[in-house]
Amino acid sequence: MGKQKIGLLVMAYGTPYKEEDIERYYTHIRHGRKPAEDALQDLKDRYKAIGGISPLAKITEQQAAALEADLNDAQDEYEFKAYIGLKHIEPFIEDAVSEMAKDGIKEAVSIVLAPHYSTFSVKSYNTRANDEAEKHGITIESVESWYNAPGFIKLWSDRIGAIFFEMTPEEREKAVLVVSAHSLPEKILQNGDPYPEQLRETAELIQEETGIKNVEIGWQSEGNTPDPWLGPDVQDLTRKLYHEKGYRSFVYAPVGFIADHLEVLYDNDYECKVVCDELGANYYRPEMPNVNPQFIHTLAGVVLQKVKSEV
Ligand SMILES: CC1=C(CCC(=O)O)c2cc3nc(cc4[nH]c(cc5[nH]c(cc1n2)c(C)c5CCC(=O)O)c(CCC(=O)O)c4C)C(CCC(=O)O)=C3C
Ligand SMILES: [Fe+2]
Repeated sequence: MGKQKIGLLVMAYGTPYKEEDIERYYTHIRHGRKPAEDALQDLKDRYKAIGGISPLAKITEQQAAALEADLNDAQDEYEFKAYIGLKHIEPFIEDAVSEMAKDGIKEAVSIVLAPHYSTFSVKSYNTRANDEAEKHGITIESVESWYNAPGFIKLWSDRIGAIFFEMTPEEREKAVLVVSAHSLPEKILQNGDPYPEQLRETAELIQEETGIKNVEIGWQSEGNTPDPWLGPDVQDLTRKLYHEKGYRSFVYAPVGFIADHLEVLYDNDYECKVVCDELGANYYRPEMPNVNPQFIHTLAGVVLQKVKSEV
């Protein structure tokens, strides 16, 4: 008997491929409303500051390919075929699902390349995937979150631990770990969204694994809208911790993301660094998971567990 063919839908936010894509990408994020000229210019400038365009597109492709390979190496019951489906640029989530249909796929498993569940992120990805899948008679089993997968916690803990280990005892005493994720509008809390709780749990698991004494939770990259967003913002938090708790070294762990991209390379490595420089504090940020083989293997384990729980 041949192996059972399973579609592996790998969903992610998406990023412009080249400078000319920035406007239509931003327009899509804004639900079809064109951004104002200054907001567009501001976004272009941020991409320019990280080297012209984001490395994210390539990393997402590498992650999806590595995940497919790891899954196919790990077992011989199923044959996985990866399809990338993006939220805000082609190949859109719907494109990926209709590609699967063309390839004759009937069963699929999906994972979002973001660790924490929220109605704004994972739920919206899954809804779009399932709406399209229904049209083609495809069933999708969806991984909803994987922030507590032991391999994920271990990867961050090892990298964070290595930074603290390198410090002198005097520096370590006044060092703090700032664990963060992308902020979301506060209104998510009204419907009991698990997102903030999942971030808190991620921070606790990392603290248990590393034994680091000073750990704080922050939010970053909040959008430019009038409604209130989850806080404290990591930059404000940095100032507050410096003044109120006397911390002098800041280790930022943006665990809500898994790749080098604008939010990390600009919002952490530039904006948080500016605050640290201004205060005369030390800035550190561990490497992102990207295509680290143990990280990919961790994701493969999560996917496989989902597939097996359904048979
Ligand atoms: C929860 C969340 C994640 C993590 C989960 C996930 O990965 O899904 C995430 C990731 C990302 N967000 C990204 C880029 C952007 N997000 C924006 C705007 C927004 N993000 C939001 C939420 C999230 N975003 C929200 C609520 C908005 C406001 C507009 C709206 O209500 O929808 C804007 C507009 C300009 C600005 O506001 O800065 C940009 C350019 C990139 C790609 C970076 C690159 O290209 O390197 C990535 C990985
Ligand atoms: Fe975003």
